[in-house]
Amino acid sequence: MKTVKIKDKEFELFLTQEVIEKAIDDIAEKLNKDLAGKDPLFICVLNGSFMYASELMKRVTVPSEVSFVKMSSYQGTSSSGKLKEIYGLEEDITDRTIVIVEDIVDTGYTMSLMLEQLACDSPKEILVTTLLLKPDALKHKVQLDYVALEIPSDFIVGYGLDYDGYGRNLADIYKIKNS
Ligand SMILES: O=P(O)(O)OC[C@H]1O[C@H](OP(=O)(O)OP(=O)(O)O)[C@H](O)[C@@H]1O
Ligand code: HPA
Repeated sequence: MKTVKIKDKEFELFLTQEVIEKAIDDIAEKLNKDLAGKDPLFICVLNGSFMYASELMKRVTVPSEVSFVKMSSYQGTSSSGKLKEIYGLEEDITDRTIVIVEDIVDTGYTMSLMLEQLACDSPKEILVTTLLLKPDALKHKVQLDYVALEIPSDFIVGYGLDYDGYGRNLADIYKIKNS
């Protein structure tokens, strides 16, 4: 079994690039059908989504705009933990069809905040695509329209996802060993 070491942790091969990109083909096919004539704006969430966004957008054939945002933590007064806010959105999304592009929905916290914050700007509709979903880790109710792959709750790296900043450039996805 192919393994990689990143900092102090060992990871083993979990999803090959071939499997991932076959799943992306299927999502793109659905989006191309569903978004025809809708002039969508794709909003890709950095950093993790860069590889999924790139492969997905190469397959999207409907006329569309692509933009990138970051969900950055900020210091809040709430005791409920990290708060996150959208940074970098320059387009006016009023009355637009929006497609959020994420690499992973894990607890669902980031996506729930993103949906809540974008809804304040009165888009026509918001659709969500994520490359990966950990269904057993979900703690927040989120709307997910196009999920490429469902995976167990193990920590993973590669294809945009990092461990402590590293591993995003791996072309396959690896899961942590002995978890
Ligand atoms: O469902 P959740 O539990 O909220 O986890 C999912 C979020 O975690 C990762 O982002 P992260 O904040 O690590 O930033 P990154 O994209 O820069 O790696 C990932 O890209 C999602 O945005
Ligand atoms: N790996 C890397 N980043 C993540 C994960 C994961 O499993 N879940 C949420 N962000």
